Amino acid sequence: MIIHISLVESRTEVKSMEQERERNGRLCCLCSGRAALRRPKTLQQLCRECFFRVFEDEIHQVIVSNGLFTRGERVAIGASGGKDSTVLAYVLAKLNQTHDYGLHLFLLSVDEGITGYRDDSLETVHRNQIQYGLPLKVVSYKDLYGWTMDEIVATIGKKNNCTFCGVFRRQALDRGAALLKVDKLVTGHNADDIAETVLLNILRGDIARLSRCTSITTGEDGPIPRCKPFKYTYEKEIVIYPFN
Ligand SMILES: Nc1ncnc2c1ncn2[C@@H]1O[C@H](COP(=O)(O)OP(=O)(O)OP(=O)(O)O)[C@@H](O)[C@H]1O
Repeated sequence: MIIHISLVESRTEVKSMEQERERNGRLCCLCSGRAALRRPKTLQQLCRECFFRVFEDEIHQVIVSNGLFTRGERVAIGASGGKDSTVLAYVLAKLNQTHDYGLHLFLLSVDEGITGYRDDSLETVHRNQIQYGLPLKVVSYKDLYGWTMDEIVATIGKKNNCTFCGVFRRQALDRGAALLKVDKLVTGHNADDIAETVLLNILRGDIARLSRCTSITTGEDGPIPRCKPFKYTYEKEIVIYPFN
């Protein structure tokens, strides 16, 4: 399995998993083969094959039990080139084949125009396009709004530009999804991201957002519903998955 991820820290985490693997010669609790890791979510000792299987099966169950997709739908995967959306693209393409969901999958990337950041991760997305055989659409702030994020920062300064960027990206994903004529957009938000958002909304006292932020599908009343198939997936497991 080849999954390119641009995050260096993932390797450090994987190294410590490998050291742990060497320390214990335990058996996989599912097949009694040699355990390769302790699963962060359940603390079970598992071999590689069983870890892959339970990781993918859980995501499949989430998709089926929440009725995330309907056969024949066009689905865009928000692909930032980061670890979550890269693993999501790989797993979704695999599940679409093995479980015959009948989905038409696309990669959709937003180029914010941040030199030294998004240009690097877009290279990862271009590689994923080839490896996973998924069509890629890149929409840029420059084309959509006439400004790159670098130009915006040069004009307004460094204060508050994360807010601008977040709003623009959200809109850019909607515009890209409309260009691709997709029925749904999926993002790589994971369980840790959602926990973070819950805490943030509690601290801000934002009750309206708090009640919305844990939904697996949002925007059903808008033009393009958004889903989070990794809602129950731990970030640590997303990091481990491509390296095993
Ligand atoms: N530039 C982008 N283009 C397309 N989708 C994006 C972009 N930035 C974020 N997303 C989507 O939103 C999700 C959450 O955004 P976040 O800012 O946490 O991403 P990230 O940390 O850059 O990368 P990742 O979540 O893929 O590891 C991503 O998983 C991805 O699906």
